[in-house]
Amino acid sequence: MDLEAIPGVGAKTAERLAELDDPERALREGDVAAIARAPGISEGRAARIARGAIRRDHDDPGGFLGTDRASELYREALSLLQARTVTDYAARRLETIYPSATESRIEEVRAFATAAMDRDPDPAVRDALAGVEPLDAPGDVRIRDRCLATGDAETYARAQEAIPEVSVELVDDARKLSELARGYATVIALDEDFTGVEVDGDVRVEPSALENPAEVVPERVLTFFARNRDSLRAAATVAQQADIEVDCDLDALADALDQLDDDGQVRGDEELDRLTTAVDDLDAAVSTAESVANDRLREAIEERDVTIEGADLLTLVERGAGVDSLLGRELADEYADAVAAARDHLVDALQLRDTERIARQTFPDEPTFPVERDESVVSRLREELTAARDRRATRRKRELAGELSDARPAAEELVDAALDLDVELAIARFARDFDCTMPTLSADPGFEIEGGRSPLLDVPFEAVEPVDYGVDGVTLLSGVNSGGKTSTLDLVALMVLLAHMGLPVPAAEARVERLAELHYHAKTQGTLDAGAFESTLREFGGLVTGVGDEDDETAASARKLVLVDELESITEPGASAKIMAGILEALDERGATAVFVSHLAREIRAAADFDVQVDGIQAVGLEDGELRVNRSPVKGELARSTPELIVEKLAEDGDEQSKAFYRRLLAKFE
Ligand SMILES: Nc1ncnc2c1ncn2[C@@H]1O[C@H](COP(=O)(O)OP(=O)(O)OP(=O)(O)O)[C@@H](O)[C@H]1O
Repeated sequence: MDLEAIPGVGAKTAERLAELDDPERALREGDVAAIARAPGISEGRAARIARGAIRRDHDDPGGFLGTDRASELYREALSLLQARTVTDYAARRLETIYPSATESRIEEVRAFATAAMDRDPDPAVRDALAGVEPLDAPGDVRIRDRCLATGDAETYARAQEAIPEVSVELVDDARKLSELARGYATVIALDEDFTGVEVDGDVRVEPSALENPAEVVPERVLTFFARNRDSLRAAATVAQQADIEVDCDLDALADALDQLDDDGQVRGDEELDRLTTAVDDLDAAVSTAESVANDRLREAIEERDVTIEGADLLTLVERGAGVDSLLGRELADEYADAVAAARDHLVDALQLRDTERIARQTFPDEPTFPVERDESVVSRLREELTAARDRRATRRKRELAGELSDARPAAEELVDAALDLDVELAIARFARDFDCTMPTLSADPGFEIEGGRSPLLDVPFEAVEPVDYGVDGVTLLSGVNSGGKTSTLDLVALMVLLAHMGLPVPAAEARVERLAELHYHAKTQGTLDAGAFESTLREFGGLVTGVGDEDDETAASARKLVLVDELESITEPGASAKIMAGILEALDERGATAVFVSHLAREIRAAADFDVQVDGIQAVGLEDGELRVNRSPVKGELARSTPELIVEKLAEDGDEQSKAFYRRLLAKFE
């Protein structure tokens, strides 16, 4: 795969991505977490790269988000979804879902989201997901008791590549091989030529070793499973709870994981435990055995009256014999009993089997007092036990690694399935929390929303009133102060963004025109200075000339939705009404769909040379000094302003004289 072909990936980034284990997979699957593991690639950048790879696959020119406000709303929509994930992975993965103009991309996500909406966001699955993390392939395993040996430069390079955990040594003769055998517990010679070479030590000739790395370094697969044990167990629980189909024998996996401890050592093997404990407890057991013998002997001596003939005593003294000879002569049986007890203790305490014969030699047959261990026997015993322990550990490691290495792809799939489920469940929760439906995307111009409820409002979602609104063509949206004009634009933009992301929308029903770009201009804070005003006008100039190209071939790609909030605030009211009228005329000529929120609808309509559609968010009355508003814009109705409503209310109350005054005022509004 040519990484530089991905939009936004240059030579340097391509080099960094190439350092990943499997960059193609990560990019193909939009695995943002894996991409972010490349050196110097942040998560934000990884998400952009993943989106770039998707765009390339779908021939998507990008650029749907035409303005800052459009981008801001996209991020807000994404945050609503991300807040419903459990794993970081799923949150990052969601960032690969972006608004696109390309049908194949939208359809891809729609299919995924439609299936996701059928998922049951079960709290038990959610809890289990908390423990699932992407699998970590440990790259830091170093094995120092084994080495590979070859006389061939090419095999040397292949060996370094295939089994980086052990060192690879170049050897050209038996002498070199035997030197290696002195430094390493095991040497694996890779060349057939070494067959039959007589060398001391554990030297094996295994020309096919590179094809079976798990046999050379069972630690590789064991460390992988040990490090990822928690995540694998959690993923297995997710699969069971959510009843998802995985090609993995979950019971066998659980059994195998139970046999591993945190650092990849085999546990739960009785024989290995016995040998390990014997090595660890050897010194202590020998000391106790010594005490057993001495205590017995001391007791026996204390209890005995030793009678010795004077002549015998003389002979012994003349021969220079010590008290030991006396012991041998007088207390031979007691000594034998004491030593037998010590030997039994040692054998029993350490549960010795194969090494019992050696262990029994730890205490000498010749009587001495106090009884003392033979250090050279203890050392031999230690060596034998250590070697037996290591042999057992290696054998069990190989066996377990053999079982597990076949299970690795299934285990990886299991975790992937759990993590992907988290993405699906986030979409399912989003759809449930905000009463969503799948929108219709069509070539018909404009949009039509029924019962749309924005989750981005500053009121709890339950309190959001549903909005019906449809626009086809160029429209002015008027309305009372704080009636919900900006909120309506936000709602339309959100529907358009979610629909083009391939996701469900918070509405009872929605149809959206398939667009190439969304241009949403937020309200400007205050009048602009001359420079800023000029650049804003230029921006609109560029926008207007780029909309709805009449050329058939480019018409679809030029479809833009233009949403503008109170552009009048950029300059003085008279001028801005004229400017807005001009922009609307140009957009109308190009067959664009646009919604302009404005308090100057009347003035703009008067200045425009075509019949501008004006919709209104109406107040339905005043209640305790508060406006009651119909949040759904009424088509073709210029909304009455708040002052007009108040004057109207005053014109109906009070005495005749004041009523007459307010009626006069009211007439001015018509
Ligand atoms: N559909 C709705 N359901 C419930 N509350 C809403 C809805 N739409 C708007 N509101 C409430 O009305 C407030 C004002 O809305 P918004 O800012 O959109 O009005 P506006 O007409 O743009 O105001 P302005 O005249 O100041 O520009 C919102 O902050 C929100 O609390």
